[in-house]
Amino acid sequence: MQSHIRNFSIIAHIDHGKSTLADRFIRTCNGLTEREMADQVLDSMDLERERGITIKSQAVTLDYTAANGETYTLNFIDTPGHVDFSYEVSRSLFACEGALLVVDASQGVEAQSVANTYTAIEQDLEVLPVLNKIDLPAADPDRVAQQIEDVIGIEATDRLLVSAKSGEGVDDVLEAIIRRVPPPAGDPDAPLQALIIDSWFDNYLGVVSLVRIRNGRLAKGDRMKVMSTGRAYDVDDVGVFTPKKKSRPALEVGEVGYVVAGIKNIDGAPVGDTLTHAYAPCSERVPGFKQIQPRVFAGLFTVDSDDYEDFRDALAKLRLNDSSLNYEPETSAALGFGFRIGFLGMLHMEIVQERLEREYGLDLITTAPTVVYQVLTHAGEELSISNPQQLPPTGEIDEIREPIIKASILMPQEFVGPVMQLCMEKRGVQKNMAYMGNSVQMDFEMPLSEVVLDFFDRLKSVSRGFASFEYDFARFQAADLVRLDVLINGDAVDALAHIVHREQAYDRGKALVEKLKNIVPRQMFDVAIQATIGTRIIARSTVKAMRKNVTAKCYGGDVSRKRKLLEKQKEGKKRMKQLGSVEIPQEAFLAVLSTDDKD
Ligand SMILES: Nc1nc2c(ncn2[C@@H]2O[C@H](COP(=O)(O)OP(=O)(O)OP(=O)(O)O)[C@@H](O)[C@H]2O)c(=O)[nH]1
Repeated sequence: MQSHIRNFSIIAHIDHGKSTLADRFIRTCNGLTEREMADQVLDSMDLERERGITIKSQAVTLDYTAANGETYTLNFIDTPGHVDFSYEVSRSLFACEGALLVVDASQGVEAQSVANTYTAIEQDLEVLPVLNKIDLPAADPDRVAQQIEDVIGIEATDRLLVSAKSGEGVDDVLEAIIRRVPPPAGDPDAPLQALIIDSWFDNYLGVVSLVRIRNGRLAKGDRMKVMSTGRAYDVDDVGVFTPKKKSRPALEVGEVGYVVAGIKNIDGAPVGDTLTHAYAPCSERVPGFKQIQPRVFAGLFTVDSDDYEDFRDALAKLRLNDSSLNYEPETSAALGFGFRIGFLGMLHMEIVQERLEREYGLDLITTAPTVVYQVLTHAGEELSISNPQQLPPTGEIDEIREPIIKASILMPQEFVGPVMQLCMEKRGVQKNMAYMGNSVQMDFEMPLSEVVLDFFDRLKSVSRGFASFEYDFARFQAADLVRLDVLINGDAVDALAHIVHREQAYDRGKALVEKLKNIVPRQMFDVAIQATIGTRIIARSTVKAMRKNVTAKCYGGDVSRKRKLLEKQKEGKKRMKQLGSVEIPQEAFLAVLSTDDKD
């Protein structure tokens, strides 16, 4: 019954206890027996479990018998907390009427929660502040509630206090959801209008889509139509996750559940699209949420060129489950055949690389990530460059524009100085600063390329982990940018080229050459490493030739150490790439990332 449905999401910063609270809800509503309750059912992928982060949003449908004796259907949609995946948060919120803002009562509000709460408020959701981990001695719910009011600006007087770990206060949260989150609107008799919240590929079923029914109903056996493509499919199955998959005859208005319709390709059911009936369609799509653009690109190559075909197959399979993944073939003189892959951010890149290696057994070399540049040529052409190799000769370039982000950093007062200094160093322009209690929010505009470098790590280190960071793409803006090339024994290594600001080129070039000098192993001959801009050499250093048989001397008597060393070498070999006569380890290709590390 529509009046007894509550759709809600949980907004929380990483580690503030969202998954633990979700598990509690499932336990309380008896969605699963204790034994079936694997440690953390919601984080289903192995990789997620290991990293302790939630990558994909998932929905769970629970029956809850409230204190008033009536039974309600609770649909809650889990969301990831990391900035790379904030688009998944906004699309999860799209399907809800309410959101729990879960804040660790011993930590306080973080930038990501602020941003996501604003998204929820913009979408007219009822936001319920929940203070978690009240069992911890360091918990200070009053201070954190005050902070929620100061920093986010929402009323926190009727905050909920819980310990997801012990279960204390969890019932109160469920009751508050029933009382304060409105039931879904929508007309059960109108033509079907359903929003696709997520789609993924299942080896047996094909594409499975998670949908929210806005109007009408969707039943097994219906003929449905995907509105953007106009293609029609027979609905094989609909149902909900409890969190076990449970088939139902139909999904009714206001409900959230899955649809299987024999769609073989993930592009056949794009996230954000609208489903309707083929014979009695609705007139318009559910107004969509923002389409996401990959912002970070890197070249990935197999260590062994024989693995190229496997690599291509693996990427195709991975994309079935990750429609945000973009790739196209790339050829590098240094690394051979590979792919240029577009990612949502650095974390996304790491996860994709790790899945390719772990699930598909590939050995990969990744080049330093780069952002997309707009290049205006004298001929009046506007090019989109996601690979430094594609940059036209300097003489042809009128203007290079780089992506600028709006960044918002939240931190305790004492870190304002070092954080500001870091942002300046990263070519940031301060836009705003607001004091809220003991917290300070600073808004900066900054080139995305600087964030791609090592901004997260540096921010963490200068603020001892207390600063949190959130960003949004703002615009492209012209800047004085040049390509920095690296030559090894006179040969340009295309995979090491990158685009930098002219003012930083000299320092970066010098630091990079020094770093490479320590990474490139000694050979039987001198290896010259040079950094150049155009034809001008800006830095150089030399890896001296090896004297004969150094290892034999060092490890003469100790057999076990020698064996270890050999094993290590074998391990290292896997990640080496032969460049002309010089072997270069994987590390070298990422050296570009951290050349300005001064901490
Ligand atoms: N003491 C205490 N620890 C808690 C409580 N709730 C969660 N934790 C712990 O906090 C850590 C993070 O909890 P998760 O539920 O995984 O956090 P999350 O917000 O889901 O994290 P992501 O999935 O990465 O976004 C875990 O080690 C939990 O055991 C609580 O109420 N009290």
